[in-house]
Amino acid sequence: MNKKTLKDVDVKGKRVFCRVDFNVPMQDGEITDDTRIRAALPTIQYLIDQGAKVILASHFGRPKGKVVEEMRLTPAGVRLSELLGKNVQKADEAYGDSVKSLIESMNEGDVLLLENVRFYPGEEKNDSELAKSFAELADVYVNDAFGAAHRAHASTEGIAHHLPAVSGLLMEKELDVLGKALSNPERPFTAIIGGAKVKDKIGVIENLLEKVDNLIIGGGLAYTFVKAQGHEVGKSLLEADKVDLAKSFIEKAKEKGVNFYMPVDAIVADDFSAEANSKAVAIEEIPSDWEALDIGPKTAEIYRDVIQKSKLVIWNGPMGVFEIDKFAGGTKAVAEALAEAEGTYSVIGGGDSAAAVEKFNLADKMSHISTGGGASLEFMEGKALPGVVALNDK
Ligand SMILES: Nc1ncnc2c1ncn2[C@@H]1O[C@H](COP(=O)(O)OP(=O)(O)O)[C@@H](O)[C@H]1O
Ligand SMILES: O=C(OP(=O)(O)O)[C@H](O)COP(=O)(O)O
Repeated sequence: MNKKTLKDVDVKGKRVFCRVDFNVPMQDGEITDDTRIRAALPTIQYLIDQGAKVILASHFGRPKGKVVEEMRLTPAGVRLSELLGKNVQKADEAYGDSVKSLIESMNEGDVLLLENVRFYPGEEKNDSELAKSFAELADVYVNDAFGAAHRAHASTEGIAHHLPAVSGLLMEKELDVLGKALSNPERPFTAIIGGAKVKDKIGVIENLLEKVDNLIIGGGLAYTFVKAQGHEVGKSLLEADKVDLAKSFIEKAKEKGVNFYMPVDAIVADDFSAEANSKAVAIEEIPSDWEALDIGPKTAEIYRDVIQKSKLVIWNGPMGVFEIDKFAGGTKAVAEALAEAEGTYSVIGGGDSAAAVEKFNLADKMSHISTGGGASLEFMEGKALPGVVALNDK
């Protein structure tokens, strides 16, 4: 990597603003998967060992520039403290006088976690005043938030223009591993795209069609494509204004000779809940008042077969609502196929995909679990990540 890393700067006694991605899956105030927090530990521990004053910043969820009580970073701070085996102070704000006075009382090796940076409207707008306010808190900026590196926000991009700015150890590792896998991909090369962030991910597909041999679509994303094939999708997740785009991708795949796999059946439910009635139906037969919450068993078989014949697979986004057991079958089938595929290099990306693999106890069977979903996809598309571009060159 041609960017400076943590090892290129002296942080002893310095105030270090370290952007991490603690956007962890959470249910009823409980962290359900702490992969992203554990992934940040090497950088945090290194800073502690070097005698830095460690100021951690992260986003959590999408509070849209307002304080949302359930989106405070307090649970993440508690978990971090347990994992580090040391006290982590938690601020109620992310900049300003109250934060400055907390920092003034820090000793070398102390850790302070700032409040959710997305409580401020300037964060996602990459407001330069907010970036300066963050920068005022510190002497050095470290970006270890690979999962948010595709966002040009005040704490991921803006701040880097006001301080010496370097990558953290996780950021460095992610770029290294993903870069190596993609520089000369082994073939057949398969991408599996699912999840619920349809707007974010649909655009990625166009560029992936230039690179892969097989493209597999699942999760909430699939139903915009199902609709594009002329089928009704009932109450399933649908981005109506992306249907034409989806149609054009199906055409483009044909032109490029890319095998494009979409669900042939689905598990539909009469409610988005564990108590819902559910059944498997052919994809043309989704009832108008039901929603598809998982791929069906026939689809899972087809996907399993493609995976097992692939040499490189990147997987981003669950195949269904895996958090509820009766809609977890498709995601589990894909995870198992990857775990069983010998000689296949598997890269799992995204907070929820990583959580799914953990849930099925298959994490150690994957070649690389990336902490970034959207970020790893954009990187693989060949796009520059703003959070990386803004760092100082070597
Ligand atoms: N068919 C579906 N309908 C609604 N939500 C879905 C469906 N399939 C998957 N999901 C949801 O998608 C979420 C993960 O989406 P996303 O954030 O895009 O993935 P990742 O975090 O891995 O990048 C999960 O919480 C899952 O419940
Ligand atoms: O969870 C994240 O992305 P991911 O779901 O693509 O893995 C990152 O924390 C970025 O969050 P965002 O998509 O709200 O900017």
